[in-house]
Amino acid sequence: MLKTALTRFHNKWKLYRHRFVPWVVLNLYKNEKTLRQVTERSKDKLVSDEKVSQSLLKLFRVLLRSHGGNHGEFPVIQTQIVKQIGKEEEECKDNPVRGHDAMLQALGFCIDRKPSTLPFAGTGVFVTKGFVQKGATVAMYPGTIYQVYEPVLLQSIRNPFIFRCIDGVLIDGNDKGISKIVFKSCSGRDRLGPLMMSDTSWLTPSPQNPLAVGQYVNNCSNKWPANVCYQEYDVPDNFPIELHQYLPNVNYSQDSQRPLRCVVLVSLRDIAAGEELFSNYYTIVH
Ligand SMILES: C[S@@+](CC[C@H](N)C(=O)[O-])C[C@H]1O[C@@H](n2cnc3c(N)ncnc32)[C@H](O)[C@@H]1O
Repeated sequence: MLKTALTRFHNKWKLYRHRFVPWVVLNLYKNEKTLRQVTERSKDKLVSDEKVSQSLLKLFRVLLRSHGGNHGEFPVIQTQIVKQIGKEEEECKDNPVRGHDAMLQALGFCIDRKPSTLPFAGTGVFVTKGFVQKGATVAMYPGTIYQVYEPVLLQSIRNPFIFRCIDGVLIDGNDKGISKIVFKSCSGRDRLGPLMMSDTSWLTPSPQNPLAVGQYVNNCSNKWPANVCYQEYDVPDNFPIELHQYLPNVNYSQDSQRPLRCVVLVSLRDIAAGEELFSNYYTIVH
């Protein structure tokens, strides 16, 4: 009988994706009504990768302009960037924008971390200004990317920020302790001269890419249904090199042959200012 129960649990467990271990294990049966179900892996994407790219590029370009295309001691790249941005760069010098202003300007809304509306749920993420339209890229899940075969045991101990992608790739979005050290070390390792290939500022209270707070989005409940969902996004080869500095993800392994994995949170409906974002920590793939 025990064997049958274990087999049933194992079969059900195999269907779950996007798992935050160990919280999900303890809460597996509490929010059955809010489970997200998809019929095929490919159908898990709510919007196309192109649409996600467009949103990220729009925001990152505004951020780059607001930082004055400043890459310190790398004048060649700086010159190229200034050329590429051209006239817009000139306009921006008169009207510099930072972080949240950039988000409002590029995407039409702002998000930020605040104490959750749910009791005992710690910090949550809220829309603080503007309006989020259905299908928008609302946040990014930052962290170190571990392929299925890479060891994550030490980093995962008592770590509620380990996110599991549909294909088993793990993202460690913890901004403290060993996870923080690992991210910074991998990010420093991957820089191209003075040009950063990832953003470490999500580890601080004020990330320069304000979307990079998706690891603080709480799980929905029966009372508060999900208004955002996770979606994998592999950074395309043609993603402008000077904009990689705003990507809040880095590969654990230097010689990973796969494109950089990011995870974005996409809105399931229109979301107004003042609302907290809730995702579904469980996705069932049939
Ligand atoms: C990925 S973290 C989310 C950020 C977290 N709220 C914090 O302040 O660190 C996941 C953890 O958030 C908490 N959490 C998420 N959704 C919750 C909910 N609906 N009710 C209570 N706690 C929740 C649980 O402690 C869970 O382990």
